[in-house]
Amino acid sequence: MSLQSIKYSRGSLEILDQLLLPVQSKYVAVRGVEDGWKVINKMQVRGAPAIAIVGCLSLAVEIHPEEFGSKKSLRQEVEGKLNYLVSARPTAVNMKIAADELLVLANDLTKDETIDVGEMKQRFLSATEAMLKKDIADNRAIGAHGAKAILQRVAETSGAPAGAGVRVLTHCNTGSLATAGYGTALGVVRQLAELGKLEHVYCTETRPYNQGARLTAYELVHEKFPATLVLDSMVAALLRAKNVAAVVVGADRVAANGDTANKIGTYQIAVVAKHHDVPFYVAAPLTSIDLAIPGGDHIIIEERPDREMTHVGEHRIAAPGINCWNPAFDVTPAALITGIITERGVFKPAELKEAINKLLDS
Ligand SMILES: CSC[C@@H](O)[C@@H](O)C(=O)COP(=O)(O)O
Repeated sequence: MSLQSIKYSRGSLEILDQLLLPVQSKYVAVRGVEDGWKVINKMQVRGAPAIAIVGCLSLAVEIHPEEFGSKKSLRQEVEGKLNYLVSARPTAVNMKIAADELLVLANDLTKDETIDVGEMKQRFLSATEAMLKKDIADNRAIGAHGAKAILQRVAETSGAPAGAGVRVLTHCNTGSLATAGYGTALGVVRQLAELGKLEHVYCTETRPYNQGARLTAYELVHEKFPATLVLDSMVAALLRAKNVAAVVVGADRVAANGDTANKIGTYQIAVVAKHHDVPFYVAAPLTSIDLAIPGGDHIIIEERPDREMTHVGEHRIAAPGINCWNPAFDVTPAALITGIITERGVFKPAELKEAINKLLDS
């Protein structure tokens, strides 16, 4: 069974505290929007899809016991609290897209004269809860599309015998812990394993917060996949030495031209992959794609506290007094990306905008 980062039943939400992993596996209760904002901001829960799901479910647990005098007051509360949740972390777009969709729903339900405030609340709760199932289904589809694309590319470009397994590299954590389950880039790895085609997966440590060493490694060991941890500074040497067939990473926000914000270090892996002619894939649900911005320059990059760089846990590793620059994400230019793997197929960055608009129209 894969790890469960989010436990929800109507009126109750718990998250696996990712600050304590892998040493301690402990769930913490999220009793409403204030708790939701805090666990996202402190990174007790992280990963773009999980941020959006926990944010929205924190609103669901908050409004569940409340009585609303009118549909208008429910709508007002929903709008204010969604805006607040969006402010918890700025780079991942999933929470903003979820908030916009829920607000459209709240507006439609307010106008619908056939339903009362009780029915409006029920429908709103159901829509929020549907995110959990949809995310897992989307991730499974991403896994299937991504594994197929990687295997096809290997068959076309290498002399490897048909049916041979592949070695892949991933960065940060994009697995069950970062989503409702299965994972995005790690879902592709999972699918390769399910097909019997995963020869080996390498995961980076992912400094400074160590999502790779703490969380991805934890998931890979849990799944008993053939896996090896490398430091971020080893990627060039790894690609030179270990016959890696593809890099697959997640995304926090993909701009309309395919430029992709993801965990700091992703950009330099893409540069190194280009140099070694290793295909570089971004795996992301449509809820991570922001067609409203033309390119990566428009993405706000979150800067995190110096302490994440200067300390490991309580232990200081950097010289006291040194200045730090700690951007949590970087933007990989579209030109370095071979394909963007979504639940609806794999797209070249240049095709992305048109393909998604077509999907949305149909
Ligand atoms: C499916 S998770 C995709 C991204 O959110 C992931 O690659 C990432 O960069 C996570 O950053 P984090 O700072 O841990 O939230």
